[in-house]
Amino acid sequence: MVGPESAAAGEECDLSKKPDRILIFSGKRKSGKDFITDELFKRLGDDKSVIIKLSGPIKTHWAKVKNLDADQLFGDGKYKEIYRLEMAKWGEHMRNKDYGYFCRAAIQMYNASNKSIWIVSDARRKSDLKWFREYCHSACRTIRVSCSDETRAQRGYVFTSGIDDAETECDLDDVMDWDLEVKNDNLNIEYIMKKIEDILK
Ligand SMILES: Nc1ncnc2c1ncn2[C@@H]1O[C@H](COP(=O)(O)OP(=O)(O)OP(=O)(O)O)[C@@H](O)[C@H]1O
Repeated sequence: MVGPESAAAGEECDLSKKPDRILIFSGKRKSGKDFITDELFKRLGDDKSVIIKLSGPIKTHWAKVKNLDADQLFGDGKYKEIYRLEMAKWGEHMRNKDYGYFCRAAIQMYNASNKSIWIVSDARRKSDLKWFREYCHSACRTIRVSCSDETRAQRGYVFTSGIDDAETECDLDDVMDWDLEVKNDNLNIEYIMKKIEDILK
């Protein structure tokens, strides 16, 4: 066993009221998923939208059990990199038992049930897409964020064996049917927002 055996599992997650849209973002480390989803959330507002981080329940639970700084685990600094491998392994272990585990736990954690637009900021596996599609296929739109290796390096990315060649980083590499693909190399955030707004309609 690589970590704490159980987490708040989302058993009490209310799935009765479905959202109008579920925007599911994925992309490699440092491609800018958080940057883009934060910007989108600012524009849509918290009346109708919510950011759902599938890694949220993992980080919260890990912080509690291992007495770590939760804010830094959620940040974009180096701190989370120290624990990324361990957290990813534990996440795999839990997902293998139940592929919807972190989807439900995150919906509950972010009180998403009463929001009409869900912004899922960090899908990593085909099973994440599968779970949301099984839940409400017609609402789902998938967005792949990418940028050059050079840009990622400028943002602090360093290839790490065991992470960047693992399933959590690579499982979605061969998916071709994204509803939208965005290149996030430069500061063309207005253009990116416009494209996302188009698929929200
Ligand atoms: N379009 C952009 N303009 C300016 N800075 C950006 C842009 N996109 C991303 N960044 C910056 O690059 C860094 C990495 O971005 P971000 O944390 O959003 O990546 P991520 O894909 O969520 O990474 P991880 O998978 O490691 O969480 C952050 O410091 C962010 O502010």
